This record gives sequence, structure tokens and C-alpha cells, in this order.
Amino acid sequence: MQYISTRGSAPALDFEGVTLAGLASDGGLYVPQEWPRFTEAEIAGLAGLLYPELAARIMTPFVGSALSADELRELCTAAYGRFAHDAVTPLKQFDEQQWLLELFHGPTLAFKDVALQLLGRLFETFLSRREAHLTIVGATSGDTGSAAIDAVAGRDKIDIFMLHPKGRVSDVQRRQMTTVLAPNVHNIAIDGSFDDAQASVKRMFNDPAMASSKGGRFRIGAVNSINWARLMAQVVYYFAAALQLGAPHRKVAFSVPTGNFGDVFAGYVAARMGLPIERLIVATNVNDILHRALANGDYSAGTVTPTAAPSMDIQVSSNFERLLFDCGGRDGATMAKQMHGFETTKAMQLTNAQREGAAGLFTSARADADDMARAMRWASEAAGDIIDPHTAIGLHAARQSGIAADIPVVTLATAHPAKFPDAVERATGTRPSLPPRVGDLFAREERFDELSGDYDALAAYVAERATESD
Ligand SMILES: Cc1ncc(COP(=O)(O)O)c(C=O)c1O
Ligand SMILES: N[C@@H](CCOP(=O)(O)O)C(=O)O
Repeated sequence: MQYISTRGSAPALDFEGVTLAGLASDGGLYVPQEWPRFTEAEIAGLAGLLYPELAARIMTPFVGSALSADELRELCTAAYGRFAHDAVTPLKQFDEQQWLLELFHGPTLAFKDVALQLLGRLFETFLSRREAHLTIVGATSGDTGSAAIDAVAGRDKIDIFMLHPKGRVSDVQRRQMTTVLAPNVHNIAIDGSFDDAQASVKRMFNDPAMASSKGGRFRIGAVNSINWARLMAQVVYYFAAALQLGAPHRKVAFSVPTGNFGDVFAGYVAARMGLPIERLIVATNVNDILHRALANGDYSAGTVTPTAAPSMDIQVSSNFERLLFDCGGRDGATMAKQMHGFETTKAMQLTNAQREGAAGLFTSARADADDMARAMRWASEAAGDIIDPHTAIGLHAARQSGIAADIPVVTLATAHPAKFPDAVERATGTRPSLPPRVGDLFAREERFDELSGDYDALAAYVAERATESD
């Protein structure tokens, strides 16, 4: 399998190459040259497999010859062996139509673990082969950071620099990052929003003084969903849920709390692979650029508004570029022009082809603070379940989606409620407690540095601490 950039001018790479590269050297995102497709009979044959085996089968066409079948199976077994539930991503029924896919049983209590537990192991495998060193630079609005740090802490071929927006993540989220004191982990609180952090990360990939792909000193790597391997691993749970609900003989809809558009794009990939998905519902909070883009073609970023669902406080959704590229005819030169325009003005209008292509599968909804609190209360009162604010946004969108009653609607439960105890308690009166697997989080020492958000200060900070590329 070869991967091409959405902006058309970076070299095509194999799976090992894209995993280590993260962002393409032309500033675009890597996507498979063509979508692998499973027949109906092949999908039916996946029913009943244990999660690690299912994961290996779904990922095989994307991995190609970069790993042997045994290597891939072993990595999946090790990655999903760290989950606290035997099903890895269990499905729970709310009522006749509404279901919840619990993605938070990994070590750091959010859906990010599903991909990052695998990605950490992929890095180690590929870096050992090359005897190379990787400098990961990542941005987090709360969950990617802790999941990535858990996945790579203590690995000697990797340094990780993780930027979070100061004061805009929950205390649990911050401590899950800053109490990991391994020498290869560097947490940085920046002034600004997640979007500012993400922009600095992308800039470093293109910095000739820093990135070895541009002649610089460090092999810069990505743990954010700009890295294709993240999305590939997230495709698996769409199959896992749909198979349990009767796929391929029955269609299923998914409602996905969305920020950087990675999780819901993984659902799009599942559909392109042949999984019969009725609808993908893009659920946003008041940072609703994606809702506006899908509803009327207006992709223009305002300032980020802090909310009680902080991980979705994002206005520039990296992976939307992958969708626009695929729906818009896979024309890299046009995409590059469109994205450069957006980077300059922070606004763009979707083309008709992009809008029509997206409309075939996606709908969207926006939830404000009241909608979110109401959905948390409904889950608690009607179904006896405590859900987190991000999941509540997905559930709100699912319940008002108007999907035909005989089609199951699965909301992705992206985080454990105990990551956001204040918001959950305000809405439901119940304060969720942390599961024992996170241990004595509030008794541990924290370590992080603070930076202004200025790119040059960040580059100097990384350059002083990172290991030079091979
Ligand atoms: C808990 C939670 N829910 C939803 C999202 C949104 O997912 P995505 O950015 O893949 O759209 C995130 C972060 O990205 C998250 O941490
Ligand atoms: N919600 C994320 C931010 C988006 O990051 P990505 O890694 O999915 O691109 C977070 O919690 O950090």
C-alpha cells in the first residue's frame, strides 16, 4: 500500500514511511492511494473475532508488507491487552435505537488509547529496524497528550514534547500528562488555544532548521491524528460495533463528538471499505466550524470558545482536509491552493463537489451547554448511565438526528466521565470517581514548563532537549 499527500507534491510513502513521517513534507496529510474494499462475505466473516484479531484483519491492507502477519497480530495483542474490558470497546444499549460504544477502557480513559497504544509499538518496531530516533511534537486539548505520553514514556528511541493550552484542560487531563516524570517526556503549557498549539506543531514539520525532512536536525514525528496510523487504528471499532449490530446485513449510523475530525474520518474510511454505514453524524460544541461547513459550505474559523467539553474546543480541524481531498476529486494541486488560502485568511468556501460528496454520508449538529447538560441528565435518568460532556454532545446529536427508527444509532463514548467530574456533577448531581487503574493521580508530583506560544521559543526549547536525527 502506498500513501499520497492531499497536497500532491510530497513523495508517496509506504506504511512504515507515513507512520514515521506524520505530516507530509508539502504540508498535506497522507491518505491511501486507493481504498481497500471488503466484500459483503468478507465483512460477514469478521463477525465474532476477538478485538485484536479483528484489528489485525482490518489493518492488514493498510499495513501492506511493512509488517508480517505475525508481527501485526502480536502488536495488536499487546496494545489491546492493556484495556480494562475484555471486549476492548464494549457496546451498551440505551433504548430501542440508541447505543453507546465505550471507547474509554484504555490506560488514560479516552478513545485516544485505542490508536496510541498501537502507535507507540509501531514506532518502536520501525525505529529499531532503522536504529533511528524520533522527536515527537504534539498538541493536545487534553486527551491525545496523556494517551501519547502513556504510549511512549520511557522508550529510549523517542522524545515527546507535548503542548497543551494553559488552563484549558481539566485537572485530571493535565495531571495524566504532567505526573509522568520519565526523562523522555516534556510537557509544555502554552498561552493560547489548541489551534495555536497545533499550528506550531505543523510549522515545526516544515522548519528547515528543525525537521530532518527539510534538512534540519531532528526527525520530527506526530502522535496527533495528522498521522495516518492513528486513523487506521480507529477504523476498527466502527467495524466492531456494526458487526455486533448485524452488519453487513443491516445498516448502522454513528454519532461522533468531533473536534479535529479524526475520529469521524475513521468512520468514513470504514464506509469506503464497504461497511454499510447509514449516516455519520458530526456532533460539535459551540466551536462549530464543522457544523457550519457541512450545513452550508462555510469553513471559516473564529476564535476558540472554552467549554465544558474542552477536548473539542477546536476551530481548525486538520482531518477535514482529508475529506475535502477525497470528496473533491483527489486533486492535490487544487487542494494545496485551497488550503494555502485558508491558512492565510482562516476562511474558505467548500466547492460544490466537496459539499455534495460529503452530503452523501455526513450530517451535523451543534450542541450548546444546555443541550450537553440535558443529554447527560437523560443518560443518567433514563438509562442509569453517567456519561462525559463530549459523549453527551454526541448523544444529543444522535437523539435529534431523525434517523429511521429501525436503524441503530451508535454514539461514540469518547472519554470516561471521571475526566470531567465538575461538569458531570453540575449536570447530574453525581460526581464520578476515577477508576483504580489511574492510581493516585492527585498525590503525584507534577512537572511541566510554560511557554508563551511564540514559535521561536518553542523551537529553541525543543532543540535544547531533543536528540539529533541519525
Ligand atoms: C473526549 C474527546 N471527544 C471527542 C474528541 C474529538 O475527536 P476528533 O478530534 O477526532 O474529532 C476529542 C479530541 O479530539 C476528545 O478528546
Ligand atoms: N481532542 C484532542 C485534540 C485533537 O487531537 P488529535 O490528536 O485527535 O488530532 C486532544 O484531546 O488532545
